[in-house]
Amino acid sequence: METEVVIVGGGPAGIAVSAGLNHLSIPNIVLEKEDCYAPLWKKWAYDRLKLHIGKQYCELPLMPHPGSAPTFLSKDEFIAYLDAYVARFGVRPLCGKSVESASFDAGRGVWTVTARDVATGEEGTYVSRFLVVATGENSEGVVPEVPGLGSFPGDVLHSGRYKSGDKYAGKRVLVVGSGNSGMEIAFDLCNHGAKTAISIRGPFHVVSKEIVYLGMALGRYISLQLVDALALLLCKLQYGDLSEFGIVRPAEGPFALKAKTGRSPVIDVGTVGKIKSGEIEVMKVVSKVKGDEVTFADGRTRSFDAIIFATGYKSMARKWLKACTRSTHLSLHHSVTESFENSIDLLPSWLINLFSLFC
Ligand SMILES: NC(=O)C1=CN([C@@H]2O[C@H](COP(=O)(O)OP(=O)(O)OC[C@H]3O[C@@H](n4cnc5c(N)ncnc54)[C@H](OP(=O)(O)O)[C@@H]3O)[C@@H](O)[C@H]2O)C=CC1
Ligand SMILES: O=C(O)C(=O)Cc1c[nH]c2ccccc12
Repeated sequence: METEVVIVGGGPAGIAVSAGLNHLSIPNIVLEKEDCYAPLWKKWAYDRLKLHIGKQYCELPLMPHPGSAPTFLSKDEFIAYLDAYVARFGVRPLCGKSVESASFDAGRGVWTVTARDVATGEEGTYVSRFLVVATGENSEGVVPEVPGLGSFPGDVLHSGRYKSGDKYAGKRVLVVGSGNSGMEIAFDLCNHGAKTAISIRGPFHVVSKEIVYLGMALGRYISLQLVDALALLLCKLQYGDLSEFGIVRPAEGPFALKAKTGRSPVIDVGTVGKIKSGEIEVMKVVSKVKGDEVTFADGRTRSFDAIIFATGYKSMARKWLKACTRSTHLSLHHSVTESFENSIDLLPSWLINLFSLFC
């Protein structure tokens, strides 16, 4: 099948690129390996999920959220927005198409993308002038190697497959990792009556969504250093020093760190209160597992019924994106920017440059 642009990934970014191209009448195909678009939202996100940042920072090009929408959208509200967006811009992702390879023929100036149909196993080929990688950073869960984990008799799952704490009432559950997923899952487990512990490794910032909202608004007018100074002052007033609970802040402020490294601060949904009250126990890094007993770096041990690894994600694009040499990258970058130069207002540069993350 031939088209102008193949977009790999039918999440919000892939949908937004397709909508922008449809708006300009540029033929495109979206390939999504799961059986629906935005599967992280529609199938996998946990039940209590709400967006951490205000609706004005979570909208796709050409379609703002209505004034009547709440500032912090729930998962279902965001899915309803995506459904309306796809309908409005005629985005029709091909679902159940798992991309196996994409290579660029510099001589012909075309990409050849092969995709396996997940239901039938049949291979299809798509040829295009442009390729957009929109598979995100969260395509596969990372579970660290832990000595003895195979001997653990209970449930072991990655946070990406966690839906709710309802089946863990009365159980002893260890959450490994204290990013936004781990901190919120620990809170959810505790609310559902699980005896919850969280394993914390490195330093991280805890902020409230109101502080982030204020910081993002002020960031348009004042420097990041000033925003951080104010945010840290508000955090100190709200949370105090959390080091006695095993939570230590990085040397750099939350907004500077986000801008420099992309790393998000933890936006507290109530977990800190439960850690302070002792309802959630903080543990060090896991050093080994033997049966249901887990040993931590400080030598403490505890028995658990389940372990949830909230240890982050990795992109899988390197597996199928072939021949992405520096020269391919440069010519691709050149042709994409050239092609989109008239639509730069419609498609923000972060979308156009998605692919450069992988090259
Ligand atoms: N409502 C929302 O908007 C939500 C947004 N998100 C976002 O989704 C993205 C993914 O978040 P998340 O799933 O939390 O992943 P992250 O990559 O953000 O966090 C992974 C966490 O796992 C820790 N970790 C990794 N390996 C180990 C280990 N061996 N032992 C102990 N800890 C370990 C890391 O610690 P260390 O810091 O030491 O590396 C880090 O705290 C982020 O951008 C996040 O902000 C997530 C949930 C909700
Ligand atoms: O909740 C997340 O995962 C975020 O990354 C939210 C976020 C986006 N931009 C920010 C800037 C400062 C602090 C949080 C965020």
